[in-house]
Amino acid sequence: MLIVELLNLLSRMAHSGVHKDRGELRIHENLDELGTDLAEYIAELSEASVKERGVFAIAISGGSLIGLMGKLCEAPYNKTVDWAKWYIFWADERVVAKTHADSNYKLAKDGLLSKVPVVPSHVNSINDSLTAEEAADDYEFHVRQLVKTRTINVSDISDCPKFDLILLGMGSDGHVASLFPNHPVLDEKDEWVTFITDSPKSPPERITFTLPVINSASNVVVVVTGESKAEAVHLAIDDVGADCLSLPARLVQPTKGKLAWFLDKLAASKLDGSQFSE
Ligand SMILES: O=C(O)[C@H](O)[C@@H](O)[C@H](O)[C@H](O)COP(=O)(O)O
Repeated sequence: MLIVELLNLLSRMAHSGVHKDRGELRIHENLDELGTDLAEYIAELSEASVKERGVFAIAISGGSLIGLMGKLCEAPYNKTVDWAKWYIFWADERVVAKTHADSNYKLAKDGLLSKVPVVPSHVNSINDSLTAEEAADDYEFHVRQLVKTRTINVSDISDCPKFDLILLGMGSDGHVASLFPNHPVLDEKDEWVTFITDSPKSPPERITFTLPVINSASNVVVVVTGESKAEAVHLAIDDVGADCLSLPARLVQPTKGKLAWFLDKLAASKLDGSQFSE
């Protein structure tokens, strides 16, 4: 690595550290730097997974996350990532047609997947001709088939899928995927994929990975930007007492895998810095 690149990297990472029990914090000056670091992080996980398992099983969400992954479509990653080995899944999806502006599949396809040489048959989107309940069952069945063949790895301690990477955004209410605060699906222990019809964020019908699946992943990355989410970031990461223990983002706690938070400095502005070390 050139000295200049190394210095740039060090200055970008200057505010990062490891929280005593909430994973790695990577705090960035601005969205451009966050995007650069995120692309590099994903590319490295992809390379390690392809080397170890021959494939990279990645689940993504919707929202601003997809735009922040944009640098993966640019040099060097568009040419260096082994796109043919990627198997893409959705941690959550809105129950709308794939052509609808609200579709997480459409968002990812337009913003990312159509710009890199992924294999169309490796793009595991949700069946948009079914009801929410049917779509959740259908997606879980599909994931089960791919766990059987180990395209998706399996947890060492349960029968849960062990995705190589699950990428999540977070709402200002602390929701992740389509797991919203105080919703009964937060208690789901058996299903891998479930559905809701009362999402507080539009559209109301969604399907989502459950917490056992998210927490069985090898790597979980939560990407959060903007001042409006600073309070939720504080509640999700800092030691704030029992009240916040049920905040969905706080319930993201991989059992054996690695958790990393990619934040911009606005989202990180209410964090209690004393709880992590550089
Ligand atoms: O389908 C969805 O709505 C998402 O998967 C959802 O979990 C999203 O990631 C967060 O709401 C953050 O979205 P923003 O980054 O756009 O705020």
